[in-house]
Amino acid sequence: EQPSAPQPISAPLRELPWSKQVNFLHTTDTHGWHAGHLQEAQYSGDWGDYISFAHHLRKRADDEGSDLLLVDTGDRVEGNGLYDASSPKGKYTFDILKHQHIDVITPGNHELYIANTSRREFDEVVPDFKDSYIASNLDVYNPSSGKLQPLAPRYRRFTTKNQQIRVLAFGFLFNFHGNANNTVVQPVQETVKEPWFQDAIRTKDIDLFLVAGHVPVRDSEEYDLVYKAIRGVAWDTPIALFGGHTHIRDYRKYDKKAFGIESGRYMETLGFLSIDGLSTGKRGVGAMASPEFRRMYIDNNLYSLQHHSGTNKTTFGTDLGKNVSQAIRSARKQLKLDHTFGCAPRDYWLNRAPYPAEDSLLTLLDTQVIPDTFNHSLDRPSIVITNSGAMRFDIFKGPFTTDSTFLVSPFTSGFRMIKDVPYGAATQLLQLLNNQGQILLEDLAAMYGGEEHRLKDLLPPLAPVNAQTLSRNQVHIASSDQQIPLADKPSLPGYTTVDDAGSDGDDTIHQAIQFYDVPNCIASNIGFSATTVLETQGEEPDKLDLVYNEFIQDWVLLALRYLGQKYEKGQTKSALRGQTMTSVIEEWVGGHWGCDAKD
Ligand SMILES: O=c1ccn([C@@H]2O[C@H](COP(=O)(O)O)[C@@H](O)[C@H]2O)c(=O)[nH]1
Repeated sequence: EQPSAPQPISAPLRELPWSKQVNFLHTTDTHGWHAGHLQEAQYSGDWGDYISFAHHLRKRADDEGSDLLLVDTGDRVEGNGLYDASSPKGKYTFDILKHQHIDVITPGNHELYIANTSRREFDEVVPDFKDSYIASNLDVYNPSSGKLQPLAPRYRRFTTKNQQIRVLAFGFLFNFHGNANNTVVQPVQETVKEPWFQDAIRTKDIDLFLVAGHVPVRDSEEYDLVYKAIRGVAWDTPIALFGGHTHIRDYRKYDKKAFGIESGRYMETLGFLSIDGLSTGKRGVGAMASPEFRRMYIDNNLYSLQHHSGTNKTTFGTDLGKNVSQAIRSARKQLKLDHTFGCAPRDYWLNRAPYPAEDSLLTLLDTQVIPDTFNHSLDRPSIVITNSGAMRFDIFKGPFTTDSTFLVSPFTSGFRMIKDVPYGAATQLLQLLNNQGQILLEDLAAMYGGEEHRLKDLLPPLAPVNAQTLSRNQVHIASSDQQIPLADKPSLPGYTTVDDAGSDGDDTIHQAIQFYDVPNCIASNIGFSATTVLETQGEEPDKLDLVYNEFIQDWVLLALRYLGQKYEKGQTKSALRGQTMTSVIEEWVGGHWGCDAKD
């Protein structure tokens, strides 16, 4: 772990459901958090620790004659200073990542938003993982030839080292439409019809289909299609699915021989899946009628990692693991990620507080940060709208650093403005963007040119998807708590997941945290007060200027059109001198939050 990381607190742990046959470690949606969480002891393990942990489990597997495979399902970038603060972005991250031996690795949507990001994926990450990167439905324009080609092989067939399990692996991305124009995502419904896919699923002598992808394991049309396509020709072969994107811990039973795991976000969770009872390439080893699948969500901290690997403080860190932790430390130093802009007087939560509330990060934004920032730069009554999805993480009481600016909001898009929007339309816009009116955004998109697929990637599923699914788990948590004897009532707050296998998946027995839904968008009125206008019955400005985060421009233009105001992109202009949300927050903190000596 990093020297500044807090020491993990001991807590009651469940035992790892290790298999004598094949075991998996799964990471997803790490979003650059390879230094671990430096303000949360529970998730303070770094990528170097993960390397040491995998080493010990691999050794156990070798000693016992079982197997360990590692899977990563994308969104490794955007969301942490270690990735976002360097120029070019990822300058240190890729050299750190490559030291972990990963058996199956796939891209996520964040690898594709910006052309330079996917180009670096092609130039660096794919070669770094040349034996394990899979891109079943993603093509890239080769920067040298200009030709469209698969980002990586469409699938892989391999046999595990010790058990000789014959695996056929795929690597999918959900039907993402927000990618830059140097990549092409093929819709999964087309991919499953491709001759190469149809041939692959008919491969003889496969013991396990491994479907990895940046795709949620639940409520996902894409994984349902892949599952059905495989089951259509291999009715009995076990399938292990590894998913991501919704940032939750989840485990789904597709049928008695097909299970899918999703392993959270931000290096908080190391997902663990084990299978017993598969057929193998070894003579005479047939499949069990019902192979046994088991799962666990490991909290990424040294207390958990040492426990599950049967090591201790002295024996845990391997030379490679320690070197990688040191490389992370040195990269953070070079990037000056600990530079402090100010000190937060309290915690501000993105989803752990309701909105609006005193301790809500979104309330801080729409009542203080945005008004203070835009009051200086806008000289006429205006509404400033931003998507809550642009905010990625909480602010903790204490030093707010360069790193914090990227944890909270890493994106490079700026703000745009439309001048002189009629008051009525401008003031109804927020409601429409938050799906609170008589018509839903999706209906609007369908009405106006059927662009809903492309637009879907911009607004809902935004924060509400994560929040809803988190609170979906939360609802069940109460019942999981009831199963814990009163005397053992957990005191450490954290995830308390309920999934298709029950409520015993988290390795650490946590006290439940409450998560809340938040709106898609928030808004601040600048230079006028809607309440005063209402109360005085009149005196409303005829027109307002509308400022919004560029990322949601398509939605804003669409909603305005429904409200009777047709604007083209060419009629919008840059606002706030091209500043991003990252720099807005950084400046605001610098100007408003001092640090007492005691901080
Ligand atoms: O430039 C950007 C890129 C993304 N967003 C927000 O992020 C989500 C997607 O993030 P996931 O981790 O894949 O869920 C997207 O819907 C936007 O809300 C952004 O604001 N700006």
